Amino acid sequence: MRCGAVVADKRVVEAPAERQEREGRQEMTQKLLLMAAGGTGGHMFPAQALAEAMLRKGWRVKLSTDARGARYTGGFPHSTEITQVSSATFARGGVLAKALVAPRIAAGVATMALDMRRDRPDVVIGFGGYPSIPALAAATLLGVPRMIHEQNGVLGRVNARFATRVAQVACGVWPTSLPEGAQGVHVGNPVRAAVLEREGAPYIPPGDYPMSILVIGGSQGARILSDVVPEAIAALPEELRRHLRVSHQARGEDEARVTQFYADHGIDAEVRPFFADVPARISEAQLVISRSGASSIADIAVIGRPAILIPLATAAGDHQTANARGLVEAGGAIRIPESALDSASLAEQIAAVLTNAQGATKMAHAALSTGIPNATDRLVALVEHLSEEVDP
Ligand SMILES: CC(=O)N[C@H]1[C@@H](OP(=O)(O)OP(=O)(O)OC[C@H]2O[C@@H](n3ccc(=O)[nH]c3=O)[C@H](O)[C@@H]2O)O[C@H](CO)[C@@H](O)[C@@H]1O
Repeated sequence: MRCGAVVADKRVVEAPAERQEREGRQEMTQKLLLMAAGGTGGHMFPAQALAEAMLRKGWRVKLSTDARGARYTGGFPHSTEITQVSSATFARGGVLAKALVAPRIAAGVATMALDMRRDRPDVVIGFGGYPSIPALAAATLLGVPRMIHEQNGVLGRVNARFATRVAQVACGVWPTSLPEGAQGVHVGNPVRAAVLEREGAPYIPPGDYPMSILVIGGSQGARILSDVVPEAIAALPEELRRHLRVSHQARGEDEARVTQFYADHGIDAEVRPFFADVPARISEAQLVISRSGASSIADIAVIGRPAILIPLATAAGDHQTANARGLVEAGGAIRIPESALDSASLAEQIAAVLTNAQGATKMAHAALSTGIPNATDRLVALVEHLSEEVDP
């Protein structure tokens, strides 16, 4: 107690200048990670997982993003220092917007370069999206150790541009097609704590009892799944259908008609625009029907459930097909290209999984064998290693 009192007294009498010097010394010994990520959940969620882990390790963490990306920062730990940077893309907008792209990026690079001179980050990591351009470009100019994390099996536009200018490309899925000279390392895609809690949860094979089907279409939902899946389920033989309980994520505008369809066909279904408890629903499912966005694939694999995957045909570089490859080749999932998707053939595939308990169990195990529950730890190890290479 006495000791505590002395320390407390000392804090009270510490002069502002002394405190500033002490805090300055602390900041100098504390390593700094600068993360750069663009405006979608797909880029921001892995960045959030890394931020949480690096803060736990005692690092300072900064995130550079733009106004669109800032909408996804609500879940980041409070001690993440978030800055908005000027950037732009040639991929959108009219002539005037395109004319402003170069000056906007240049302004962002100049700001980041000044910040980096002041802050001296130990490592810069980009997660993709055009708001990550300024930080990666400034780090390249100043020779700051840098790497990228690519969530998909095909590099996004920004990551492709920087892949050979960074020490490492940490890949969410494997194989990822990389340009010659790029150093790829398979780390996996970080998953949420609620997913990790259900890692390898025992699979209850399909049988003559209530069974669950989960239908998910990425963070926004997918119209095609609302058009085809309810009809496919309605087309199943009655002895199978009567055991089913469906959780169906539908886009807001489709929610009412999908709910009505299931009700009209006497199918027990819960339809919502987003299931916050999706890890529990994956765990309870005998079958998951899903798009093959990077995080959905990672979640299904870490928990280990049979899946029917319908990759988004318009995804850049067909990356959703590449994302599905590992799970499909291992035997954990069936892939149906959008062009071949209709309710009759989907009904056949659903019935094939749900009437073969042994086959479904094999699929669940195969899916689990591709899961990477420690993806965040692997990413942390790469960041630490990169910082030690230049600062032994
Ligand atoms: C339409 C589009 O461009 N999608 C891209 C976007 O994915 P998008 O963010 O749409 O999809 P992902 O599959 O990567 O992530 C969705 C996440 O939301 C969860 N979930 C889903 C439904 C639900 O009701 N509740 C819930 O929690 C999933 O389990 C998963 O964890 O970025 C990904 C990573 O760059 C890409 O692979 C995708 O191609």
